[in-house]
Amino acid sequence: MSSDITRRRLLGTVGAAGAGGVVVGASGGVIGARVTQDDPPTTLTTVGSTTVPFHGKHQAGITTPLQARGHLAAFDLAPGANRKTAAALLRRWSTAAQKLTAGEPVGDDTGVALDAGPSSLTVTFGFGSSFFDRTGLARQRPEALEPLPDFTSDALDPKRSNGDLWVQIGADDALVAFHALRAVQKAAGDAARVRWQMNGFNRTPGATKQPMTARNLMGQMDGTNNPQPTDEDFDQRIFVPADGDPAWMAHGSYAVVRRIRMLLDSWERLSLDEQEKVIGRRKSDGAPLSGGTETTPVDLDKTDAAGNALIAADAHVRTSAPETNGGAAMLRRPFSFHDGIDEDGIPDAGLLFIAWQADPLKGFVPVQRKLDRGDALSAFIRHEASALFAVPGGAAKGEYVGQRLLEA
Ligand SMILES: C=CC1=C(C)c2cc3[nH]c(cc4nc(cc5[nH]c(cc1n2)c(C)c5CCC(=O)O)C(CCC(=O)O)=C4C)c(C)c3C=C
Ligand SMILES: [Fe+2]
Repeated sequence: MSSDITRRRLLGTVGAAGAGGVVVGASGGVIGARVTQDDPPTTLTTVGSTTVPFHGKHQAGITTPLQARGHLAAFDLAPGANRKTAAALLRRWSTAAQKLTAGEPVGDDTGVALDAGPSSLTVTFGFGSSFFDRTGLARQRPEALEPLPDFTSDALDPKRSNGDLWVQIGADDALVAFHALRAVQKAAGDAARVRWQMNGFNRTPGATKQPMTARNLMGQMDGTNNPQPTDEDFDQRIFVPADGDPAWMAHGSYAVVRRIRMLLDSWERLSLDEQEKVIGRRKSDGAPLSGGTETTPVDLDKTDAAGNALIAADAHVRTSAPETNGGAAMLRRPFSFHDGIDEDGIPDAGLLFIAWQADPLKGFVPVQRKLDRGDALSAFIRHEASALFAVPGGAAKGEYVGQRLLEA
């Protein structure tokens, strides 16, 4: 990534189409895939031509700026599949992902994205706990992949939870994202079947003149106080170290995925003051209720003249803050979802919450335990699905994702 990328654009924000240099090839040039040499070339904007490299130390889709569209898919290996079939599958998926993210067609291409360019496509792969038993690799299963504990507020649907394998797709063009999802599904062949699939979205890049923190479907700016890659301890918090255990997870990360339904009818009945008190930040600009602007550090000790805390005891930013959780931190990189409207007229909408960390027992788990014990936001959300995946480091050129596990 080039150095002119801003902190805000890097994480949790979607910026103007001209936020060039974010990723390789964002020159506005012609990188469109074409059916034949005779077809006229497609001229792409920066949004369409931007590529995020597939190869690298870490997989793409973790610190990549939020994309406008996202698809999450969990796969279960077919009965009888083994390590060899899994290795072949990851090789096929990596080959497809490398081509797609470069804006090239894959074999048996559906043509859906022919004139859209790569559009910052990322395809990220992870392994669920059950993968290791199915492939005879139980001894290689990371300790950090222990199933998440039960939380009292969980209302989880097992059919939409967990899975042997996970694929996260993000792109700034809906057709590009769908095209990649279909290509991944087709490349699975007989080796694996979709267990669950979820679709999400964020604001479209270029919709605002300046990069802004994305809003969620409750209307709040969400992502402000994320760890930043420029933080001294960012890598330590988010990525498994080079000499981490197990060795195949070097430079990898763990993704906690939760489908969190927002109870929008109840939420929207609150006054603006009440909504802001639940979070501890102003809705309009994300500024903490302790004062300042969006980027001013939250002052959890600040009181009004009567001695009342400006950030309530159960405000979400207090209960989730590293300071009140022994330093526990995670990188939140969500997509919003909307899956229609229920019979009672209430939208089935919320957050595909994705949290990245070097160790979920030091990131998500302690924070969610705390939220479970008394977070003001809990009355307005419901955790409906959950999964945890080990996401290995990025593949070097000529390598496929997970090769260090599957060919150890
Ligand atoms: C277990 C972790 C968390 C869950 C689950 C979670 C759900 C959730 N959060 C919001 C909205 C906001 N969250 C904000 C901050 C914030 N949230 C978490 C963790 C979880 N959130 C953390 C660690 C933080 C940062 C705390 C801090 O250090 O200040 C905010 C404020 C803006 C921001 O910093 O991003 C909002 C808004 C929703 C809607 C939601 C479930 C649907
Ligand atoms: Fe939160």
